Amino acid sequence: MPNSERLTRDGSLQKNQQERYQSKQQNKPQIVLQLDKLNKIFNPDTPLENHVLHDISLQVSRGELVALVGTSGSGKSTLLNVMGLLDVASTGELRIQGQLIQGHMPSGLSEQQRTQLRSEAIGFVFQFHHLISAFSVLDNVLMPLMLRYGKPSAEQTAYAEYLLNEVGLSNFIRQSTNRLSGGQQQRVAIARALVTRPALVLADEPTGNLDTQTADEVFNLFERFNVEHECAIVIVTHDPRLSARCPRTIRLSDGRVVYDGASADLPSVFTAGL
Ligand SMILES: Nc1ncnc2c1ncn2[C@@H]1O[C@H](COP(=O)(O)OP(=O)(O)OP(=O)(O)O)[C@@H](O)[C@H]1O
Repeated sequence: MPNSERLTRDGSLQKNQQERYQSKQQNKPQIVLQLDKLNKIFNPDTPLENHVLHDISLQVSRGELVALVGTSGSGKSTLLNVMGLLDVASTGELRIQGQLIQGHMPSGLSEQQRTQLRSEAIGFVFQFHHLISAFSVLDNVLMPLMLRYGKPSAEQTAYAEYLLNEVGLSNFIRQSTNRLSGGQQQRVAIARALVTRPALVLADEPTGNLDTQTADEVFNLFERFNVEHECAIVIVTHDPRLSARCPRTIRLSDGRVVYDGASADLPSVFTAGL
């Protein structure tokens, strides 16, 4: 753990006040994600060719909370997968923290470099959380670190426990995940997404199979971590109540960005049938 961050006795994390102040003072929007004229064509040059994303250009800065909305089939998951380096765009440029991942460069990133960058910079939360029921709650959260470094350090374990405490699961740390409710499992998935301290968290319908109250509680966690960890979060959601709680909304229609701005200003014609 860096010197500036200390676990307090109650398990919460304190950042050096001066550093917090300085980072607020600098206050420069730090671009975490940048897409320039990005296109995705599935099965190109075949009878099954499907041009799904069209000239997508956008930026997401540190600390932003963004809803990605649009009707079914508009390309949200495809875009999220490209942003998260789970899929490759057909044309256009993609930068993560200023680093050109895809585009015009002498030699593109190798698969290994992409995997490393993905595990360092990006956390994922999916509707179906893909937890491993044979492992404890704590080991599920530690999984991204174990895959990267092998046996987690005491410091990494303490941070995972801190996150589980923050999502209200400190009493479940040693239990198997299959004894948890859907909402609790999604909380584990959120802690797992944050354990590598990613600059960017991508969530694909993370509340999609939760009841309204549980969805609100899970969304509260995204809001809190967005502020406290200053990570950028992009959430795909069909729930207009939740997208309204994100300061910014990007709306796709047939693979094109048709709105990118303040959620409060989203024309009502777009809020119907999210
Ligand atoms: N691997 C693939 N091969 C071919 N076409 C695909 C593939 N993945 C997605 N598509 C197509 O891309 C389009 C966009 O799909 P995508 O899943 O991104 O939409 P979505 O907005 O996330 O939809 P939903 O809200 O229903 O999840 C759809 O027409 C889909 O059939």
